Amino acid sequence: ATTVSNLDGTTKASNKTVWLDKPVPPALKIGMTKLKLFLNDYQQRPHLPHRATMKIVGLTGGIATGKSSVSRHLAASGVPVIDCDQLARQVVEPGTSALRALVDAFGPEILQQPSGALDRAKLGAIIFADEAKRHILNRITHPAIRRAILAKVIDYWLRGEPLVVVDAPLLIEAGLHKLCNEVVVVYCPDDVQLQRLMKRDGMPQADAEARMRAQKPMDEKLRLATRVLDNTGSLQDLFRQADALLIKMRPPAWRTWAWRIGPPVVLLAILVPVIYALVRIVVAVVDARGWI
Ligand SMILES: CC(C)(COP(=O)(O)OP(=O)(O)OC[C@H]1O[C@@H](n2cnc3c(N)ncnc32)[C@H](O)[C@@H]1O)[C@@H](O)C(=O)NCCC(=O)NCCS
Ligand SMILES: Nc1ncnc2c1ncn2[C@@H]1O[C@H](COP(=O)(O)OP(=O)(O)OP(=O)(O)O)[C@@H](O)[C@H]1O
Repeated sequence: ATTVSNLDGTTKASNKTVWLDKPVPPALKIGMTKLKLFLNDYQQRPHLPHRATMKIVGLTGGIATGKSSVSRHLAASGVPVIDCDQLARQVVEPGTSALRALVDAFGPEILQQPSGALDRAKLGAIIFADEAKRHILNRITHPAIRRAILAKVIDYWLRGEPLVVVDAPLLIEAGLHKLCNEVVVVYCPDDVQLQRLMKRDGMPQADAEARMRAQKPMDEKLRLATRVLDNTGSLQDLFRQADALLIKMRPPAWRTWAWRIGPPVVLLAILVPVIYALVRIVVAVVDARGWI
């Protein structure tokens, strides 16, 4: 059982871990699942926007500005989250073509022995110290990560999710922001970011600064943001902003009802005249032939 935090601050136990890494349902069940979610979800998760099309929300920021803290909080509120750092790990697991390409580019010394798994610390030390090598790494891994993100987005869309959050540190650097309906940037000042990064990863200042320099400056990300979460203060303050944002992203009630009532009304508006015309034709034929 998991604990689900509601937006009003209460929590409730739930037996369903429904959002992350749920196995894909068989094709025949997909339609029924979509219909059920469409009819029931509004009552169960009123904080989520309801749309016939799914809203894609990109969540980004600088390294250690607080993206994962936000996405963990949103996931606990029932929001589906795609964690790109996790996908980035999956695409270079032993046996993948991306890992083979990395070994070709950087040599077998980036592998741990005897497991053959990627030595992340070793590769990190190489690519955060050298921009050209970082570009090589990005060229190898980013297409695979993009494909994995797309597969997840389609999966959530098939399940009838109204919204999905793509937590991606390099959302803007990789051009993924263009696919998003909203770009949410988690911001904090550079000095706060540096302190949090050094503390979290137990990293010397020079290494932490190199990692920060490896990403686009915060100013540039803020310019492309459609929403900003200011994480200068406490985590509680950050979570309050995230909750408020979720409510803001919910479309007005009239749109929800328009999507519910609209399709049956349109269907009826098409079917009634068609059935009426068919009946008139049948009656005319019966009359003409003198069958009755
Ligand atoms: C270089 C690697 C092996 C270092 O692994 P490590 O476990 O030390 O770090 P981790 O993957 O947890 O990343 C931590 C943070 O570093 C930053 N970061 C990671 N890769 C990059 C990169 N290529 N350029 C700039 N910043 C990066 C991100 O902010 C990320 O959240 C790893 O980060 C990697 O494979 N990066 C390439 C894939 C990628 O671009 N990932 C970002 C997700 S889209
Ligand atoms: N408001 C805050 N107050 C204190 N510590 C915080 C706050 N926000 C985040 N942190 C801490 O800062 C560190 C970085 O936060 P987090 O891991 O959420 O960042 P991130 O943006 O996901 O990082 P990355 O880019 O490496 O994935 C963590 O140790 C987290 O607990």
